[in-house]
Amino acid sequence: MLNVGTTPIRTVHPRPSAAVQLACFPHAGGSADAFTALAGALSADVETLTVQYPGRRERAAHPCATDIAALAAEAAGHLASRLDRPLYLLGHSMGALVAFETARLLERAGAVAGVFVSAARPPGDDWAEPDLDAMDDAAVVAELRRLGGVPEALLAEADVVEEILRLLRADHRALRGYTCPPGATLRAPVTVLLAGADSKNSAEQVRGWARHTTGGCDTVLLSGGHFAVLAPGSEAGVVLADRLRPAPAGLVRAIYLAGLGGGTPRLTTDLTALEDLARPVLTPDTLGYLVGDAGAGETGRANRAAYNRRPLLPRMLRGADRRDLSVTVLGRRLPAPVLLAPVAAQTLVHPEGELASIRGAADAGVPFVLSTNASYTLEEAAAAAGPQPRWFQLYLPNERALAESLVRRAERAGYSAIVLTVDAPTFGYRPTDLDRGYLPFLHGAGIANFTADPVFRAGLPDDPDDRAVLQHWARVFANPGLNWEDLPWLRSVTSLPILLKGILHPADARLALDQGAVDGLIVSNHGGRQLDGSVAALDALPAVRAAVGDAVPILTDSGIRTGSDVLKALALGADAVLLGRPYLYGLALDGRAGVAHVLRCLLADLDLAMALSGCTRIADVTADLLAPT
Ligand SMILES: Cc1cc2nc3c(=O)[nH]c(=O)nc-3n(C[C@H](O)[C@H](O)[C@H](O)COP(=O)(O)O)c2cc1C
Repeated sequence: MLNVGTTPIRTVHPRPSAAVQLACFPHAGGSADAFTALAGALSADVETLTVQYPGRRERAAHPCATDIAALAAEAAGHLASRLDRPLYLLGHSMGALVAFETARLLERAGAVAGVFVSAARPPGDDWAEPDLDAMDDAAVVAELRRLGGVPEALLAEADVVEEILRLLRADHRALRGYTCPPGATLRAPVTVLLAGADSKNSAEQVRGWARHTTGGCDTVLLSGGHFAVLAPGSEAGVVLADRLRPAPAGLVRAIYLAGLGGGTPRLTTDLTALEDLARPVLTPDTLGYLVGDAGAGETGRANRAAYNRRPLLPRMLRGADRRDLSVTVLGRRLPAPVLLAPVAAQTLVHPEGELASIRGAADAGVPFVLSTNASYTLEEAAAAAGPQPRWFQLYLPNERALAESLVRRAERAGYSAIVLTVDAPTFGYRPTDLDRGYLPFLHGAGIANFTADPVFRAGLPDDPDDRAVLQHWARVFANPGLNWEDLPWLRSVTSLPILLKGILHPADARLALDQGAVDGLIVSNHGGRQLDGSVAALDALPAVRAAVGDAVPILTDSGIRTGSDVLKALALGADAVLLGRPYLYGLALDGRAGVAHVLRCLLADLDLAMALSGCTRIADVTADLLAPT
């Protein structure tokens, strides 16, 4: 540790070039060491600072503070010089009040990136804390045991207990004497971390934090008790690692800095150039399958043309120095409005196939949608996944028992939504594949979810050879009769949200909603691979949005290649987008790192596009960001 002395701020792992900083404020009776486990769970992009209140450890010679305001003033005085990089504050229990007051002071000088409050009621509410000075030592120790924050071995040592009680009583006096100034509010967003088994705080009791910020407030539920955030291996580490992800545009700064030493990115940052780079590393069959559009390629070209036809009309002078790209879709917060589209048979492109894509997506903090026709099973894919949500794309087989089995497996493996693809009841007319007589699935690629499925296997003859397996797959896979009556059935077998992928017509969007079976729509033409001559997905989007209003989230894909494209899709009514081929090119060229690179570039481009058009939040991206056409 550095800086040990009279200053309150400790640097757990000095990382002066880290993109973000997190300052942690301990609970009553606690010390800066409380956050050691949590700091270890954060990435090299985060510099963790801990606050040592006076009166303890190496600051034992300093009298304990008598009020929260004094603790906050001291911390703010030392943190104010650190506002040049994004600074987040995290306070646990009483530390939440200190963090809150510190953030209020810091916001007089600059911006605090965000505040995390753990196991703590809102500042204006009654904390119902007992008067520890009126309780005898045994009663206070019993309370400590009940909350579980101090290891039993320490509670057996009389001098340790004496010290803990001294600090706890002093801190409690400060806590009980705290009064929240009327109307005290932060500009920074507040994230409430609440453990389900915290005997001191309930969801109801922490709800009021929302009144204390104008920057947005959300609650993340953790397992464990009052001290869950501090426990080794805590889920809080995952939550924070996700939330403290450096701003995507930091990639640009990192590239230029590396350039000073002669370094350049391994892959181009121009996502429109990736296809040409990937061509030489793919077999002709794979190249045809991956790149090929249906028919004469009109829809494929229309997808790009639709984006090109809609110029942005950016706003200036809006102070968009800090951007929040996060969105909430189906009740889950996503770090950015981007997901990986389901793409079949990815081992054709790279031996690690979907597993590399999923890991690359996790590296970039992007959720993925796994294809029914993946090369690895949905269970294997789930095991490779990070904390981001994962969705399962379903091609509804023509046997309902098999369909139900796939859905149940997806539920068990932690997929949080079913994406029913409706624009491919049969394969489109794809000359690139037809001319080579090549359909990957008939070569055994992309059928792992079937061959691992008990219902599918039950339909095979004894000792099946490859041919028998493929014949059975071909029998159950094609479902040209897919229709609206399948939807209530699907609804009846799963409680997971269902999104329809491939909706273009507003009447279909309305029908989907009228059925009451659908939780979201994906406006897509399969990247121009199904019905050639059909409308560009972007052109279909506004009417679909108009048809359903805000009733359900709408996502879109097909032709998205740049950050500006994402802005345009959002401006026309999408809540989020899916990226298709570009990440496959990244996968082909550099495996997991290639996928992460593609996503990081897209997010950096989006982040900068927001900065350059005056948007600080995704909600700022509205239709008036587009030039009238
Ligand atoms: C090679 C390839 C395979 C695909 N496989 C699937 C699939 O299994 N399921 C599905 O719903 N969509 C599939 N898609 C469509 C994508 O999910 C997505 O809609 C499309 O790629 C988006 O367009 P873009 O490639 O222009 O970004 C596939 C697309 C490609 C290029």
